[in-house]
Amino acid sequence: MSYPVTVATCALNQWALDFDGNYDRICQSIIESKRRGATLRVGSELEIPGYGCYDHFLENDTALHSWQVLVKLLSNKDLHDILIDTGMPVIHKNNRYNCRVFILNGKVIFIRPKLYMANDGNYRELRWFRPWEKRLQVEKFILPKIVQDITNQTTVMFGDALIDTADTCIGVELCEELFTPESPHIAMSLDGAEIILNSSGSHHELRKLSRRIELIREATLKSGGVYLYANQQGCDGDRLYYDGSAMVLCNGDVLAIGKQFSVKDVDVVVATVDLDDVRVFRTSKSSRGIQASNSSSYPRIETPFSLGNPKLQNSLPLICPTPPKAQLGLHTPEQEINLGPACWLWDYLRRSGTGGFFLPLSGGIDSCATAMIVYSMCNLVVEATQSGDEQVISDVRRVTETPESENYIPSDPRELANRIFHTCYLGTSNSGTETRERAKALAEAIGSYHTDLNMDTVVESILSLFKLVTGKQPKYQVYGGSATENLALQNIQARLRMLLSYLFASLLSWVRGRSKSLLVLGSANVDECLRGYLTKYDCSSADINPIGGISKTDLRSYIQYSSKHFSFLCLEDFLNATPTAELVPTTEGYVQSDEIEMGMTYSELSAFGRLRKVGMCGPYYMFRKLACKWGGYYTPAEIAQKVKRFFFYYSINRHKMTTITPAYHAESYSPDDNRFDLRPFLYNAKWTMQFREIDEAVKNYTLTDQVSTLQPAF
Ligand SMILES: Nc1ncnc2c1ncn2[C@@H]1O[C@H](COP(=O)(O)OP(=O)(O)OC[C@H]2O[C@@H]([n+]3cccc(C(=O)O)c3)[C@H](O)[C@@H]2O)[C@@H](O)[C@H]1O
Ligand SMILES: Nc1ncnc2c1ncn2[C@@H]1O[C@H](COP(=O)(O)OP(=O)(O)OP(=O)(O)O)[C@@H](O)[C@H]1O
Ligand SMILES: NC(=O)CC[C@H](N)C(=O)O
Repeated sequence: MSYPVTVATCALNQWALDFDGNYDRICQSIIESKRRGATLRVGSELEIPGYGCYDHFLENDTALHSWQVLVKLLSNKDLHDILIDTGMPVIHKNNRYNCRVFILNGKVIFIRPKLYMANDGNYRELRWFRPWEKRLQVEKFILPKIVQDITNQTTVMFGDALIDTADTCIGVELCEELFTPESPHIAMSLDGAEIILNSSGSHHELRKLSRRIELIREATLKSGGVYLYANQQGCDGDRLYYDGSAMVLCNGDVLAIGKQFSVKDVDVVVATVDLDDVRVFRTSKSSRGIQASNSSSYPRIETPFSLGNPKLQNSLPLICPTPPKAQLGLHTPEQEINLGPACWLWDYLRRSGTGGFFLPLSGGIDSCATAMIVYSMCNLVVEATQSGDEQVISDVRRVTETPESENYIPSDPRELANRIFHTCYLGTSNSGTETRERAKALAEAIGSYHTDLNMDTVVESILSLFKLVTGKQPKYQVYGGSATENLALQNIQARLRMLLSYLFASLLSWVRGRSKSLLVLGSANVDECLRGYLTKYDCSSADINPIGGISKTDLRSYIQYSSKHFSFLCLEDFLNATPTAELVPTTEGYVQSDEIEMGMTYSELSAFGRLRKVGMCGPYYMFRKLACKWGGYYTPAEIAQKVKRFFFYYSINRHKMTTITPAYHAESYSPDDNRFDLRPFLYNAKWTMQFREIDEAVKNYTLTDQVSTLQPAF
């Protein structure tokens, strides 16, 4: 029989290398945990320096400053009487490890290095850390002098062990370790660990949270036990958004879960658990018992501290009869698009020291989605200021350059948008009135500071200069010009938009009597980047892009969702319009259209994108997969042609990904060349051997060369 235990886990908005800010947020979370009765508090992975320090982990400075922060945590008496699990890099025997450091009442009690590193996609932990390979072994670690001086300890145990308190047993499973086939929670649970702590640095991807929950549910359904999941939250200086969702589970049930998206800096999730539930769950399973009696024994770190609270013994039924199952509140992908990039933008804005955003607003879906995300950000910020969040209030005043003395607290998202969000329609003679009107209507709906201009004179003066120097005048194709002339004429307009955007972004605040410049927002989506259907260094070259990791299909669904969610009727017009660049004159016989020009639909592009990156397919395997998937609709020869066309355009345009604007990472098939999808950018676009193999394969498909009218599955 044990006393009820109140545990706390948290999501902290850490910022890489912001040691002072990170310390403050850690302290706040511990004090909040104590206030709510917790005796155990777990924080996110590498929370002291911040998860996203990347190559700064190679600097000794990062380890040194982490120890200095730990010394401050150890010396702070307000943080006593609670077992604290915090995270930092630790160098042991000249190897750097990604560690959990346990502290209690001013002493270090144990250091647990990570066993299995995250090293795929955005993760490169093996570049900075070594995995601890000595399973179920510990060694003595000599504490740095600054720690020895305040704790009067010389050494502490370091390695793969469990912590025995006076009333229970605790084990650590560090982020990626949960995702491995041989997750440590299995051996630890069999050896009696009743509470498993998982500290994560896990970023958002559309549709990903449910995977985490499923894994933890399954872990605790099979092994029983209490599972505390902590995660970082927010943008810590990169394209990633860490999506919080700290949670507590017991025997397969979610007892409590924090917000996935929030502009709050510190989110503490607390639950009171009955360890007897774990004991009953485990002892009632005979097969588990047989495995447990044969399991290997972990070294134990002993502490006389008790987690249980005798005062709760009699009130437990009142506190958690069986603890109430939290509403999971899982978001749809459309809600994730609405909230994730919005929180990321807010962190980026307040941390960059700039005064707002500038967006070239075309009247098309993509820049409309970017605008709606900024509007969603304004809604989140207003919600937080109205609930009295001091941090958000002070950030808003700084960003808007409003003196403290004015006591500005935004109460209307449109009013806030008008202060910080600037949209601009940059028209030419090729622009249609519909796009111009749509841009204006949207700006009105969201309250942005909107400018509408015509830049024909600038385009013409550039062309006059060209004519003066070369004596030649390029013509559009519809007027008899060549494809080369046609492209050059389009690209002048596209690039001038970028130039004007940066000019307005640096001076619009000044025009309005303020001084800070604005961040230029981009709106190139993941599919057009993949196909290279954009002009290098045009408006795709912005400072940051909230939708660069999102597919056109998801963006359309997002606009559909927003039109209902925000009750903006004007968004319907965006959905009904044909996507067009409006870079060439419209004539009776010709209207520029994205999908026709690209030679493929946006849905096809998403399918190619997923198979290329997630399915790890080169041209030949992509053809084979699609021949199965689309076989009933297209002939093998048509599929072959589509695959070859995709790879041709992908490879001739790959160079554009080397300079693409940093975008919010949202999609597992992102082609971002800078961090996520490392590839050559000078290809032989003929793919001779690969395409030959596809052609050979097409011949073998002749017997099944039947098509139906079924829609292909994307
Ligand atoms: N392998 C390589 N490595 C490095 N650079 C390479 C390169 N191959 C070409 N280049 C260079 O890349 C440049 C050509 O690329 P770029 O200037 O982008 O021009 P480009 O890709 O030729 O044309 C832009 C395309 O985007 C389309 N588009 C559609 C809708 C909207 C917009 C818009 O902007 O609003 C644009 C437009 O219709 C056209 O098909 C040249 O300077 C060329 O020298
Ligand atoms: N007339 C315009 N006024 C302002 N910005 C424009 C205009 N045309 C294009 N842009 C900017 O250039 C970007 C790329 O233009 P493009 O025509 O390729 O649009 P897109 O990527 O399909 O996006 P959208 O759906 O917003 O038109 C747009 O997202 C927008 O930011
Ligand atoms: N930091 C980590 O270990 C994270 C890896 C893990 N696969 C995740 O995305 O959550």
